[in-house]
Amino acid sequence: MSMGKKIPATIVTGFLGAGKTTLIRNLLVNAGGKRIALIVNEFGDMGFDGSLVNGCADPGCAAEEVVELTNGCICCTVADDFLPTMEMLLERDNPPEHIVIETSGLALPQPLVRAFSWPTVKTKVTVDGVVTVLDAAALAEGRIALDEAALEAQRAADDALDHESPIEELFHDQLRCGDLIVLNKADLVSADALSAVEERIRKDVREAVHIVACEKGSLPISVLLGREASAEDDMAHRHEHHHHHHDRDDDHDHDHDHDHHDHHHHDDFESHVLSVPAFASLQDLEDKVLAAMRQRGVLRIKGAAQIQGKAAPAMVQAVGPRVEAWFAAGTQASGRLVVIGLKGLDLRAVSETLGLAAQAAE
Ligand SMILES: Nc1nc2c(ncn2[C@@H]2O[C@H](COP(=O)(O)OP(=O)(O)OP(=O)(O)O)[C@@H](O)[C@H]2O)c(=O)[nH]1
Repeated sequence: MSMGKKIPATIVTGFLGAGKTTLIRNLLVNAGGKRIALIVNEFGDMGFDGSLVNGCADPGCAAEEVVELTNGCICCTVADDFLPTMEMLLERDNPPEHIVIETSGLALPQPLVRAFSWPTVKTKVTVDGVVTVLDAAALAEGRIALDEAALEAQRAADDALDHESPIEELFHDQLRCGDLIVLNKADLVSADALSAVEERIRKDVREAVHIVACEKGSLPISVLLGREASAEDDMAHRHEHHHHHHDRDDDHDHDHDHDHHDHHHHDDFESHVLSVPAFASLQDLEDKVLAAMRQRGVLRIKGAAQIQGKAAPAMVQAVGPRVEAWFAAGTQASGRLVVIGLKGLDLRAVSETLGLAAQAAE
């Protein structure tokens, strides 16, 4: 690294299942020899995304190093997990040319951006840009409701939904912090629906922030990296929608986040790792996972499962009404599914739907 030149860091944020991991894999494969370090932060007990990227079979994959933060949400573990990881990367003889950080789909990006003001990091790294990945198909279906009336109707109709549902707040905060907004899954929506989604979110993004549409996170590296936003110096424009759990004057106070370990939005979510028995077929797995997704409070299911009579485990990914399952030859069998959802989700129903005897919460 030449003296004085800070290493750019790109933060990839976005709601559960929006396509962050897919976008990052694409970026790493197309990195053109650039040395990129990847830091992943997974909500839940299972570092699934880390293993997905680690297991990237593509010879073009440029991930120099994948570091997984396992102690939970970045904003709660800035001091004991995130900062030491950054320092470790920076102290290497051959530091990375770019750092990519994937936040958990339930984390606010703002506290992470603020952590870049930490003295040992600030002089060496700058936030090149926050890339906010959105699920265009989910938005087109109004799944993350921006329409107040529809939202109220939905809440009124569903006792399980807390009046203070954190999802929309989280979503607005992720939009507000973005230097580039990616409308992913464009293949699943019509051009008209895509324009309508863009129109709806435009008012929530900062001025001059680009909104781009793509499929499978496939964007040129020149669009994703090198935005030179210096986001850490621009917190005033990235205010959290609901910052009420914090003091108001903490924008320049980097101690703040590492002192606060509670009252973040992700407290309103929970995740469980379930050990599942072998499924009869890929279809059986898909059907059961889809049924589990329909249970109260469930937002995302992913993992690997055994299929009777097959050596290769099946990977499964579920977001909203879409479930994908496929055989992953050469991977270790695991038979574990991560279920993520709103606090108070019906784990018993989920377990039963997946063919398990009701399992204790982890
Ligand atoms: N049809 C379609 N599916 C996509 C696209 N991008 C991603 N997916 C699928 O959406 C699912 C979620 O993608 P991920 O990249 O794991 O999403 P993520 O944002 O990392 O999700 P979390 O792990 O919940 O944080 C996977 O099944 C992907 O294959 C896309 O552009 N089109």
